[in-house]
Amino acid sequence: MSAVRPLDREDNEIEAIVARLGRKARAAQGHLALASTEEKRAALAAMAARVRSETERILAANATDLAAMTSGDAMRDRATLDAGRLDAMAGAIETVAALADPVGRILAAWDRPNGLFIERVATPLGVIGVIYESRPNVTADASSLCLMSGNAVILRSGSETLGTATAIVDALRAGLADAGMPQDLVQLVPVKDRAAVGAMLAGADGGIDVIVPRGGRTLVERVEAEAKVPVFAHLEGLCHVFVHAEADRDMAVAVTLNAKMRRPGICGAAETLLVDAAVARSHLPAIAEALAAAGCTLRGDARARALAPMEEATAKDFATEYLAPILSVAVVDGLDGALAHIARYSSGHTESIITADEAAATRFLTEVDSAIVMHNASTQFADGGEFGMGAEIGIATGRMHARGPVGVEQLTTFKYRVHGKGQTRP
Ligand SMILES: NC(=O)C1=CN([C@@H]2O[C@H](COP(=O)(O)OP(=O)(O)OC[C@H]3O[C@@H](n4cnc5c(N)ncnc54)[C@H](OP(=O)(O)O)[C@@H]3O)[C@@H](O)[C@H]2O)C=CC1
Ligand SMILES: N[C@@H](CCC(=O)OP(=O)(O)O)C(=O)O
Repeated sequence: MSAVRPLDREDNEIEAIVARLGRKARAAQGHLALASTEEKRAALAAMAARVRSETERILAANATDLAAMTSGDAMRDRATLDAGRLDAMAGAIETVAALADPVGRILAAWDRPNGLFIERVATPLGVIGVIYESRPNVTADASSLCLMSGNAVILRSGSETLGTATAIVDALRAGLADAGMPQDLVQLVPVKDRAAVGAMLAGADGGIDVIVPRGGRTLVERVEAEAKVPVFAHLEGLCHVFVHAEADRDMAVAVTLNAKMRRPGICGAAETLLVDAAVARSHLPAIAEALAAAGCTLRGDARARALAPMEEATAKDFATEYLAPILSVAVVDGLDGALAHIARYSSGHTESIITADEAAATRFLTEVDSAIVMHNASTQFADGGEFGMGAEIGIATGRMHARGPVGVEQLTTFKYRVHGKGQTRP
């Protein structure tokens, strides 16, 4: 039996809505592909200005969304806007405007013996569909990154903040109009029905070139079953911190605390702590105490529970992305034990080793097959802004085309320009 339910009349209406967005995006993107860097920067400046001037309206829409929201604290926090967060959102658009234009970069160039000159040149991807969680800043971040990289965007916001996303998109489109750019470079799916996600995954009747899904398990399953266009998967972050036998104890405490508790609800938050049996007795009690004092619930295996107070962890815990102040803890036998645990449970997002042993770090960085591998650093650095990339659409957890933080460069593809003087092939 198919996991995909058959289309009914309403689905067909939603498919038609999404197809219409695709057609309008395609037309607008043709215009943007020819725009100069200065025109794109002017458009982004106007979009940021409109976000600032529409603060009251956007915050009112956000208050309405929040009043109707039933989710827990972490989800509420990331859905919440205030004047400071909105100003930061506008600032992020300005940061993107100041980035080097990724379109037209010469990625490689060479001469052939027959006199042909060949260049590989960065070009936009086209129309990008972004399906994302109820996190309002993604609306502006994705729009500005897509614009700077010459792409049109179709946004499908998390349903709990559709009102906020609508107000932000209205401001962004007003900014585009102020700058004389087509408003349809930024469009929002106007309905909450998840049938729209299905229509986007199917390519919006040829109107979408690439899909960026940001989300967790249920979205993953749907993407895997239904995507018909290329996908830059930005999926769950089941991130690990491994405290190796040569880890400095204070560093292990500070990094683990930050990796879990700085913002427990983001995809780069650590969900599992692995402690080498060689230092578990000396390091784990201190780490556990610091986490507990910060309000974190620990769930450990038998060896961890023998060393510090914590609840019992089941196998399910080690496969769970809590997105909350809860951390799974296991004591493992050396680097090999950590590598085996990570290979089994990781979602391929971000993992970190704490150690003073360079050889162990090198092995970890080489053998862990995740988008981001770290040495002596908090997993919460998994972020395009923190990487110096200006902003990010998110952290790509798949392997194709883009991996890790996705910024303007990752939102381009390339073509070859071949310059001849009348050569013919023998
Ligand atoms: N790698 C990365 O960069 C990022 C990853 N994430 C991950 O996102 C997750 C947390 O966000 P959360 O809000 O729970 O994510 P969800 O997966 O629940 O929601 C994300 C988006 O997907 C939609 N969606 C979810 N399931 C389906 C489905 N079956 N069919 C159609 N649409 C669907 C949601 O719509 P609706 O509103 O209707 O539920 C929403 O728009 C975590 O796993 C986190 O790690 C988050 C941000 C960045
Ligand atoms: N990379 C971003 C977080 C992205 C993310 O996880 O978003 P979300 O899961 O919606 O809170 C950051 O570090 O702020």
